[in-house]
Amino acid sequence: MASQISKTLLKVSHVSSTAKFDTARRALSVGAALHQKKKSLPDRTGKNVVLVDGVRTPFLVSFTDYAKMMPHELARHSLLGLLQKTGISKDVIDYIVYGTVIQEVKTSNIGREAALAAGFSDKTPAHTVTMACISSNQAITTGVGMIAAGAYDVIVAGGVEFMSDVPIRHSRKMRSLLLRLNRAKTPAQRLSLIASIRPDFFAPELPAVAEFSSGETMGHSADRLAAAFGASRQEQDDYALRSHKMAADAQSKGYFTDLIPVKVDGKDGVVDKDNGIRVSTPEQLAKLKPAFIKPHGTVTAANASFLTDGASACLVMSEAKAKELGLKPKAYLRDFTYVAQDPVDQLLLGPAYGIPKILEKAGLKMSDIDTWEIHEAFAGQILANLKAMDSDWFAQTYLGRQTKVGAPDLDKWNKWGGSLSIGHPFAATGVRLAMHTAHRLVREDGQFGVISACAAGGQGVAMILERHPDATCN
Ligand SMILES: CC(=O)SCCNC(=O)CCNC(=O)[C@H](O)C(C)(C)COP(=O)(O)OP(=O)(O)OC[C@H]1O[C@@H](n2cnc3c(N)ncnc32)[C@H](O)[C@@H]1OP(=O)(O)O
Repeated sequence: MASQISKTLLKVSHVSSTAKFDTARRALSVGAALHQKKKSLPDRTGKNVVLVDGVRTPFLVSFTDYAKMMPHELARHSLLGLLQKTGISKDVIDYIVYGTVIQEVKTSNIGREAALAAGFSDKTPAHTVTMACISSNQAITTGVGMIAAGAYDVIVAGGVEFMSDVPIRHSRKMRSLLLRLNRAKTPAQRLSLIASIRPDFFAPELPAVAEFSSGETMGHSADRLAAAFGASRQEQDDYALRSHKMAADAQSKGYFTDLIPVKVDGKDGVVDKDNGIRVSTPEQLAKLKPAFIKPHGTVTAANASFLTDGASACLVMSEAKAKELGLKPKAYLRDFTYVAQDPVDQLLLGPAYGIPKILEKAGLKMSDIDTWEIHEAFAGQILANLKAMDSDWFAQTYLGRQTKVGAPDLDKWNKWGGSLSIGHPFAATGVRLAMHTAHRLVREDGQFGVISACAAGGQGVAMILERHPDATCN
């Protein structure tokens, strides 16, 4: 299937010839076998920052088993799961950084609330970051920065998203009236305000998965992006099916060792599996109606990531500290970069900007990369990014490069599925990408892994992880 997809994508990405691709692929597999001979990347921080380990709750389709929880409870599970998996004491943790996108108003600093709920000392500081779908990447790199600055040694970075319950507000008119009512000094003033209420005051404001500056939903933007890069409906469906097949395969082989079981109050047993992985047929996929641009769009419920609940957490520290604590790290966090571009026409092109930039910064070639873990917001968005990376025109027009960086080898790309199939609890995805990278590097005997993701606001991240000599895939 992977090679079928490779061929499809080859066709759409205008790579000059299949023969050229096959040669490149042969060269890549030789490269992977020789990974230990590749030069290690230099440490940029003076601290050799390592990813010790990480966990995530199973990612569940929203409105399923987690529906009655609160987001900080899910985050609490990820913190407790991390402590249990690593055997580290709470007292050793200097600082907690957590990502979240759609905030529960009562727990806006969700990192702190989750830590208190998990029984951390009230002396352990915690803050919350938000950078849309790359919020837990931001949590990780914030931790790297704190360690590099010498401020702290041991950081927990994570993220949580809970789409089963999002803040729904009164209309602006109603909010204004309620606030003025609160300040009214006399019964007459109150009565006059109440008399001003009109039926339209009761229309609620629902949060949308949409871009504030353009008002466009992510799905609508993905549909336009797919059209702009000529990614057909069939290619998008093929890619989505690949994602589900790869995830189902990895799940059945027990590769998702970052999963921690969650006991949900009032339910028998524990939740221990992602529940959005669904291998269907091309015929079933072809029948689905467009979800955003109707009736001619190509993005459907099956080739889009679905609304998901989930949390993740990982342990980041200096290599020396890990050694002191007797821990066996999984990977070095070698390098990272953030990119930002036009949030209207290039909203979801983060990887096409981030990947060339991080490779150049690290002095690595596409062929040096053994695993790719790239966030799948939409199949059409992935196809557009692959095409952009394989286009001289895109490189010259937008990247200031003479030539394209080229398309990554799809045999090394999201081999355990991705956000389309595993799910995408926005702020929790970054840690999943990091742990899949670390574990795949061991299973696939690789050295370097690249993570990249797009995010609302037209931003993106790219990171390079290098397998640690002590790494295991458990
Ligand atoms: C940077 C970023 O990451 S941006 C990305 C941010 N994320 C988003 O924007 C989320 C995008 N996704 C969504 O908003 C929603 O998942 C939507 C709108 C696409 C779909 O929502 P819903 O319509 O509620 O999906 P639902 O699960 O009901 O599926 C619709 C239909 O497709 C079918 N379907 C969904 N997935 C599959 C699949 N893999 N195979 C076959 N059929 C499927 C369902 O069975 C259902 O069929 P039915 O109507 O006969 O029951």
